[in-house]
Amino acid sequence: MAYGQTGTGKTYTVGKLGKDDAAERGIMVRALEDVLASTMPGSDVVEVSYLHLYMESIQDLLAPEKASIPINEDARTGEVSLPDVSVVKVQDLNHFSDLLQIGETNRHAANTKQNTESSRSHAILMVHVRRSINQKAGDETASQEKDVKSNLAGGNGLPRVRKSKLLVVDLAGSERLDKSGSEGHLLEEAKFINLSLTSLGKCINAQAENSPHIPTRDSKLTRLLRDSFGVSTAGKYSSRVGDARHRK
Ligand SMILES: Nc1ncnc2c1ncn2[C@@H]1O[C@H](COP(=O)(O)OP(=O)(O)OP(=O)(O)O)[C@@H](O)[C@H]1O
Repeated sequence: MAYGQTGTGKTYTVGKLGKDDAAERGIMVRALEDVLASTMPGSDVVEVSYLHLYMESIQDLLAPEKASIPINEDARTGEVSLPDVSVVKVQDLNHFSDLLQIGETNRHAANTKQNTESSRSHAILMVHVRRSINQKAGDETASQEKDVKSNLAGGNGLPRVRKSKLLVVDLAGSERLDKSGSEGHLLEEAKFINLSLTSLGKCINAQAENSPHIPTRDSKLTRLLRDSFGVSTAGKYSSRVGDARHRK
């Protein structure tokens, strides 16, 4: 997550394409470069969604006609999903750069419509990686990860798939309302941004203190990041991001 005051270089650091010079690439492109380098075309699928959250409303940056998108939470697993958001299978890094460019253009257009050059929305890139595990690889994995062994498919012939999710978030700029002198619509925008940043701060603090309750329900931003905080349906920790998860 890139967090900081307006104009401090968050979007530059996270979203720069660096098409002509690899040294200029931002974190999103570099992350995808790493993901693609460690995936295998036959057994792995890499998909991305790119959206932004403006005044507690989610809009698809790859299909901007899709707005006010609802968030779904799986009652059993607590997994967060956005069924209405476009999910695009990434072919290679150039394809991803093109998608990112489309998203940035749409985000910029939305900002311009709001009469501002600065990002008043939180942009969220979701990267989903699915890997089919053959029996042999599965056996090796199972012996390495005994704690999740009971979750593995057992001899029913169904393919096993390991799913991973990476979120890269370019947060809207934080600002001191008393110092910025915002009024009217700009003030309303700033209040929504500060509300979501405050609730994000509360979740991070709760996690840092190993609190049994992470208050992810206070804003859409934290609801979207709910499974990244390792919160299960009971509101308590389950597997953290980065843990291997196995599904039938
Ligand atoms: N490392 C850098 N080198 C050169 N220019 C930079 C660098 N970081 C930021 N800039 C420039 O500074 C300006 C502000 O950067 P950017 O839009 O990334 O800030 P931001 O923190 O995302 O702002 P906001 O929260 O208002 O969206 C842009 O014109 C950007 O090109």
